[in-house]
Amino acid sequence: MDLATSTSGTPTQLGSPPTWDQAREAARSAARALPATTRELSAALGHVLAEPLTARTDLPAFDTSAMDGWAVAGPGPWRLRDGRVLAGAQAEPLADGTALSIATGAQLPPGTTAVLRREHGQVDPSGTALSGRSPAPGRDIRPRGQECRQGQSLLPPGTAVTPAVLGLAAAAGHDRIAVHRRPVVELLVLGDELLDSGPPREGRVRDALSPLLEPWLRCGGELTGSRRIPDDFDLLRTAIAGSAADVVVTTGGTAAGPADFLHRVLAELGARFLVDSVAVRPGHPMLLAELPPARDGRARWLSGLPGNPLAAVAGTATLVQPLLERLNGRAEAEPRGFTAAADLPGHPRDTKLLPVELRARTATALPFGGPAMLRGLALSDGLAVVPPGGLSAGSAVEVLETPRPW
Ligand SMILES: Nc1nc2c(c(=O)[nH]1)N[C@H]1C(S)=C(S)[C@@H](COP(=O)(O)OP(=O)(O)OC[C@H]3O[C@@H](n4cnc5c(N)ncnc54)[C@H](O)[C@@H]3O)O[C@H]1N2
Ligand code: MOO
Repeated sequence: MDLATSTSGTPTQLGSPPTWDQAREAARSAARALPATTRELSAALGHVLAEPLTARTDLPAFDTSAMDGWAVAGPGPWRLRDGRVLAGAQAEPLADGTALSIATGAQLPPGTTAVLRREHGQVDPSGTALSGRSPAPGRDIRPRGQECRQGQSLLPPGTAVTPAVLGLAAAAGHDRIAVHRRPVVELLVLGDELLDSGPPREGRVRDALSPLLEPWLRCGGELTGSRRIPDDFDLLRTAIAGSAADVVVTTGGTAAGPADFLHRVLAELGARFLVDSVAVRPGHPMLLAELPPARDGRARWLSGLPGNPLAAVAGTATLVQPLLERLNGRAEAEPRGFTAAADLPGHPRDTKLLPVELRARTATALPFGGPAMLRGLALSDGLAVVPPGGLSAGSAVEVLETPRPW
């Protein structure tokens, strides 16, 4: 969907801006997944599967003891064979009426009918006979293929590679897995008024967005750079034109103030506006544009986030996150549904993104959720998507959970 106010050049404000849903959809459909590549498991965390994860083996790969005790063949009492079988070892077949000491995870000797747990058996003083209540056949055995069969698909493409996925891939016999290339992201923070340390002074404020957005962007891409750009048309144009990133994210400079150059720079570079202002509070000046391709032909995008900190977060959740998820090849997640614990205040015409606390599937608005504030966000579990007019207590509400690094 092209919500552009013009296909290139200076955007002209035509009619009302897109709704929040339209803007998110435009960001989702702006790109396709980046190409697949194979990576060592140790380098695959945070990527997304480009192919199904297929079992290279039955799991368990062999009949296994689920307990420490004895592998037994047939009903007891049993003749106790010398020795034992530990995890990682193999033993000779077990004759009917005999037992062999076995450890959890050890491969069962052929002929085993059940495992007798250590606490359920007694060895006679001679050490040659074992007694105890006969376990039902199959008891405390993890049979070969219980979890999966070789060749079976365990996870679909589009699955995010979490620590659990890495563990499963290793258990299923993989050394490398096929994942999508992650988008390269660069953050450009605009504003001559920003300080890098200490409290605000002399009309200047601390840069709150580099510390906030850098780790967030790292969750969705390879953040190669984060730079402060002075409020200067040429410097901004050079920084954007020269960026090798797939996605350039800027903060500040989206409005029409005396030092807000972003629209003019994008127009001059021949960018195509996909979204230019959204009917959402905070963050309505947020934008998404397709930049001219890189020298090697790669497509490139730029998302302009408003400078007010919560507005920048709203823009990240609305435009940047969906775009990065698409480039990463991630399957679209089901919306996270909650119930409003109390009334959630809305804007008369626009969607409102409201920091909320989540408890027992309910969402409660937090104070200090103004566009220039971060106090509510820092206490929150996510941003509630409140439609125009607000929601009354008990209504269903979608909540965007902000990503957390591992
Ligand atoms: N005449 C109008 N003025 C403004 C409008 C409007 O519609 N008409 N919209 C307002 C809204 S809403 C927003 S949001 C801001 C967007 O402004 P910009 O994206 O151009 O951002 P700046 O002007 O550069 O900064 C706004 C504000 O945020 C502070 N800021 C910027 N960067 C940071 C940072 N890294 N860390 C902390 N704070 C930051 C900056 O100091 C300003 O206070 O425009 C409104 N104006
Ligand atoms: O869109 Mo602005 O963030 O409300 O101040």
